[in-house]
Amino acid sequence: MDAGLLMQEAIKARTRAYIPYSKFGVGAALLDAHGEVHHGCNVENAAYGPTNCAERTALFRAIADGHEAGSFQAIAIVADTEGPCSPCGVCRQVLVELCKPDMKVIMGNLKGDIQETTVSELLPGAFGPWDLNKEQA
Ligand SMILES: O=c1ccn([C@H]2C[C@H](O)[C@@H](CO)O2)c(=O)[nH]1
Repeated sequence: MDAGLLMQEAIKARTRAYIPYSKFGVGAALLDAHGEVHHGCNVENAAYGPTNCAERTALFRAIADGHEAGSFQAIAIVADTEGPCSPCGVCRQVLVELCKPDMKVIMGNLKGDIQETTVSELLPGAFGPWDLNKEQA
């Protein structure tokens, strides 16, 4: 599946965003190793802090459905932003945890701007699983 098609899936996912507070909808589409797409949207909360971003919704759904960390091919992210929508710091950390460093991250907006990057480019020098339990690594 190419970047444009995965972005279309992210646009679909965005329509399901639960955004009573920010009114800012974000969609994500995660492509697994078998070519299946896992959709995510942001889900907000009256206490604000428990809000889950679209990217993490898609990643956590896929993990909960039995897909292995590091097995994903790409993720597309979209919002109604001026330029391509860039993942927040928390989502970057979760991407580092659950995706390969060279996994493709496709950022877009509703105007059709698209920019491609990778997990490691989004969070260089990250703290990751490799920093823990050194003797077990
Ligand atoms: O990459 C991002 C950035 C923000 N949000 C959500 C969190 C919140 O619901 C709203 C405004 O920050 O957008 C995402 O889902 N993904």
